[in-house]
Amino acid sequence: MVTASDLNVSRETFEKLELLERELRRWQAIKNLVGPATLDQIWQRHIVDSLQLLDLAPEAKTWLDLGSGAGFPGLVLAIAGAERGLSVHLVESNSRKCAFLRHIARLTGVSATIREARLETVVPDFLGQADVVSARALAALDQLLDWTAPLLKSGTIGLFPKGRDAETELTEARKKWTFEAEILPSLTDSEARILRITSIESHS
Ligand SMILES: C[S@@+](CC[C@H](N)C(=O)[O-])C[C@H]1O[C@@H](n2cnc3c(N)ncnc32)[C@H](O)[C@@H]1O
Repeated sequence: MVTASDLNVSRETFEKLELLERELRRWQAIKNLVGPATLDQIWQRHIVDSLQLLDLAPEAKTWLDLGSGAGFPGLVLAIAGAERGLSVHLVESNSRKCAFLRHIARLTGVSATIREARLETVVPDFLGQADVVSARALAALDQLLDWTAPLLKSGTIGLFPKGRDAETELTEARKKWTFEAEILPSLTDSEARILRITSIESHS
């Protein structure tokens, strides 16, 4: 069983993450919010996997999470980052998932802004505003860069969790973009990687 000290979070934060887990199980039965195969490992596959991003941008104050789904990583970061004043903006086009995000934000009282919209319409609002942009399981890296390049060019850090295809996605994205990428290990999956992208320029 996972404990607050395993995760290095306060008791209060841990209780909010437990609430997220409980409500996700309850909603999943009727709303099918996450892949059913991941339900056995909600902590490992979703909560801890999301939480690890927080330490990769410890100075961030404003965080934009795209395609947040049932709140991974954005809602977990809003819960865990609340004590240090982190403000998280979650963008999700699916109304069922947005209803769940609003429900958890209300129950936990965390500072999360939920935008029910297509990310293409929201990203421009964050030019010069977001310290970090994240997206998990949303699209391949070259597509993520197409969407977020204006932010990354203006100093936002991109944090993109990736599976075992991270290197292939990097190679593909480098055909169009020049950028700096740190390839970081994932704490929850030895084959997964987290890409930390900065300093992007288009070739053309
Ligand atoms: C595979 S899910 C991943 C959800 C979550 N990030 C996770 O890792 O569990 C992708 C999510 O992105 C949302 N999405 C896809 N395209 C989008 C777009 N253009 N704008 C906003 N949300 C989008 C989908 O509705 C879906 O919830």
